[in-house]
Amino acid sequence: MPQPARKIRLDFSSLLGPLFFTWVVQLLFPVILQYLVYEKQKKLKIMMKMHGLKDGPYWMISYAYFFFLSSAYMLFFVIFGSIIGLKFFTLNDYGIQFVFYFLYINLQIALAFFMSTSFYDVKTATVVGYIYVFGSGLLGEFLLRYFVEDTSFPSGWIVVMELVPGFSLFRGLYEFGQYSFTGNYMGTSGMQWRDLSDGPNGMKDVLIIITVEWLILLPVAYYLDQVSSSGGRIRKNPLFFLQCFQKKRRSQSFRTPSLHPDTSKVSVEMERPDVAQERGVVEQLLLEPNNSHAIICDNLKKIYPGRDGNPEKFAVRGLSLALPRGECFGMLGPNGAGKTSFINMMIGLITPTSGNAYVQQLDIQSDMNEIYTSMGVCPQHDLLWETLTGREHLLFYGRLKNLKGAALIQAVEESLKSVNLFYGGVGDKRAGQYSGGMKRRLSVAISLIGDPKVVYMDEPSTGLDPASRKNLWNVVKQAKRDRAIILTTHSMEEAEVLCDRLGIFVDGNLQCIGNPKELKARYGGTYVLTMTTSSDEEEEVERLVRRLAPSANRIYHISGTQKFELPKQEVRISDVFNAVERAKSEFPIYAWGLVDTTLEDVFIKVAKGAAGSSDLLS
Ligand SMILES: Nc1ncnc2c1ncn2[C@@H]1O[C@H](COP(=O)(O)OP(=O)(O)OP(=O)(O)O)[C@@H](O)[C@H]1O
Repeated sequence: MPQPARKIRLDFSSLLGPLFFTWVVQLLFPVILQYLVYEKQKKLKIMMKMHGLKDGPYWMISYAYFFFLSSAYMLFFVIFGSIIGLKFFTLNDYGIQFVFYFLYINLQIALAFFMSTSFYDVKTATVVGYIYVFGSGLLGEFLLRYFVEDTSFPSGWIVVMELVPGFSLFRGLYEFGQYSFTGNYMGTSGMQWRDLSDGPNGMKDVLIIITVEWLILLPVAYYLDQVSSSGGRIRKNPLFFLQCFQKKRRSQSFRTPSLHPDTSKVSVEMERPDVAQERGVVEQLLLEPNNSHAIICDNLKKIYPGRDGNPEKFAVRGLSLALPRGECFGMLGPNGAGKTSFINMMIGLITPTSGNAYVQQLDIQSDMNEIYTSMGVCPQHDLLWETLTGREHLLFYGRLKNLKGAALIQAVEESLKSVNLFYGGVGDKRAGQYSGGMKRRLSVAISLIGDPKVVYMDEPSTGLDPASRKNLWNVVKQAKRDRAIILTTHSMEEAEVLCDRLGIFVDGNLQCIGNPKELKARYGGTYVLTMTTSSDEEEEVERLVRRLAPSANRIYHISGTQKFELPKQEVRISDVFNAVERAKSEFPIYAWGLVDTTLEDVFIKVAKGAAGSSDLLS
């Protein structure tokens, strides 16, 4: 009997859905991966950590953010598909769709965290992320689908394939597509809860696999993140989780003198009295701790292992230093002296090879998380988000330091004003648009926000114009009143203006320590007389100088210009002036000058002396 004509109902979403939707759902994966690796590559993660953000909250905040983003994306995906009437969405039970997408986005976030532990470069991570998205979709369509539809293929192998998250997503979407296609064709509904027990329906297996994988992958990713050193911070012991069960022990004194025998191969050198005295202060403070000192370094050493046939490098050779509150300590030293290595140990970026340090009586090797809550860092290279404004940076770091509400707003405004980023709306521009100097000033402001008790500044004024540098000095001078600051610099002027005490480092050794005046008196002890005459009068000038100071030392002479060091105990400034005035009537003097020893002279003297016969400063 002839049948009445029937309209063929073909729903393309059900046919093409699995491949197309696998790509659409996974598109957020490379975005999340890129975000995570970006924070690691730019060292923003460690910067946040150094300002008090612990690993747990960092993971929770990041996870919650990605979950919110993914949920909004998936909600839009399902609602939009339903509104335009795609049977793929409208015929299948919304409850199953909700559970499936909910579980999958969680697995996807966990997978991104997991994969981010093995990348340190954003570009590589992004490329791998997109290859994974498109590859898993295509392989799902042309391989997994083929096996699923081949009834002779062992189902156990299909489950194994579905362990790849992209395949489990494909399989789930494939099942939705099958049910909606049949439902549409037959005029019935798509997948319902009761259908999960259907033999060929792989959705139940997929839901179990996704749940189990999510619950395993997330803690594994956290573990790998803790034990890997990528991101530039110290890697934890593989058994770090066992430490939670160990009771923290705090003794009355930090240590007894014999607990840390010096076993390194560094040869014993005669220590200068000032350095030996500082070591004595440290010994005393370790035995009888008190609150007066914010930082105590106890024979801190850093040796980098030899690589590519190069010998090991002694970057810091047993530094003992005690820093009271309210002091700004300046570290001077030629390039490669070990200043940054010392700061990196103090801020938890690298582990000391031996020795230890205590910040606010907390151990840098075991209590770094607590130390971070009262520490500020201005690193050698600016660690900023290109897309955040200066104000947003300060708001963020201020919140990390527990500032809230009006106090936070006020601190941020004051901070922006203090580093000259307030007026003209500069603070509301993105950091990516800042000049080098503006970035540097923002880094200094970040290091000081939230009243940290200990601040490390690694060459804070690098790249600043003279006016900005003076302004920055005022900021640091204000800041040092109630906190300890360690500052490295190559500017002697800066060191002299800002630092209460200075230490000159050469080749990992502290060569001298004291306030700038003391150092000049101790290592200078001379006036420098410069005089320019004609070349014929050079001997005459030398005779004049020898009459003034018999043990004067000629340090420089070229075509009539000569420079002499005159020991302070042998001359009086007035005698020099009188002698030069008399000499002017005997032979022409084109120019002359008498200056006290500068810090620069001290620096060069100490560094040259320490370098000895090596060619460090030749
Ligand atoms: N990761 C590393 N591996 C091996 N050697 C290193 C490493 N980092 C630094 N060094 C070496 O340790 C020494 C001290 O370096 P460091 O960066 O601490 O010096 P610095 O005083 O801060 O120098 P600058 O003034 O140029 O910043 C240098 O000889 C350097 O080459």
